[in-house]
Amino acid sequence: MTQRQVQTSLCLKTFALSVGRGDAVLASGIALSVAAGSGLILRGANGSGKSTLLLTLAGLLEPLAGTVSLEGHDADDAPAFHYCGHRNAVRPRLTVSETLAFWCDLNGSPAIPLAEALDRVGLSRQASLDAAYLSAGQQRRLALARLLVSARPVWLLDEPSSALDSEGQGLLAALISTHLNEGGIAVIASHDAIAVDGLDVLTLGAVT
Ligand SMILES: Nc1ncnc2c1ncn2[C@@H]1O[C@H](COP(=O)(O)OP(=O)(O)OP(=O)(O)O)[C@@H](O)[C@H]1O
Repeated sequence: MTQRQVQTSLCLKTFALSVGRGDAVLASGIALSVAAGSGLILRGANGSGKSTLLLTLAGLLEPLAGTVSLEGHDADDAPAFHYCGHRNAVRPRLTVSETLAFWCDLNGSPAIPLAEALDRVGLSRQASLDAAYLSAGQQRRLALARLLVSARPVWLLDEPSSALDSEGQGLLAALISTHLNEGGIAVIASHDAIAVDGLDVLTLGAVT
């Protein structure tokens, strides 16, 4: 799938999902249905389980109960999920371009040229700079560029606006809007406002 091909049958669903760490349940009875072209924002206090839910949706943590499925996607097809965590996964000794090339090689499904991805996140001028010298917000932009160079329909984003300035937050909103308009799905954990129309909201309860 390229980013410009819409898979209208795609739907991320959970059934009676419980998530947690070890035996500790953080959220239970989660019934999600996020269709192609739709986004969901996860809200909740620190420690309420937003990251844990994202990791479970990504298949990186096992559900404590219930199921996660991506209807309309054949498991034999290319991977469907992009997980973008708290950390930027930036190697200091690689240049910005080399970093993106690495992720493109690893994740496959080239979508747009590296230079175009850097342009879209406002890092064209830093292409040859070692990633170590990027500011915190620039490192976040580089992490977001990974979403663009390899096309995957489901974006799972953990605090994607962290360290972004107001222009960067607008740019992030534009990236998400474009992804949804092209038939993608996004689930976003954030304490910030994400200026994308029509996002559903799921608020997780605080741990007591
Ligand atoms: N590896 C782990 N082992 C045990 N407990 C963990 C582990 N990782 C996280 N937790 C705990 O799980 C709970 C939920 O953490 P999680 O990161 O999902 O919350 P969050 O809602 O994303 O929080 P924040 O808003 O601070 O990012 C926290 O109490 C945390 O301490």
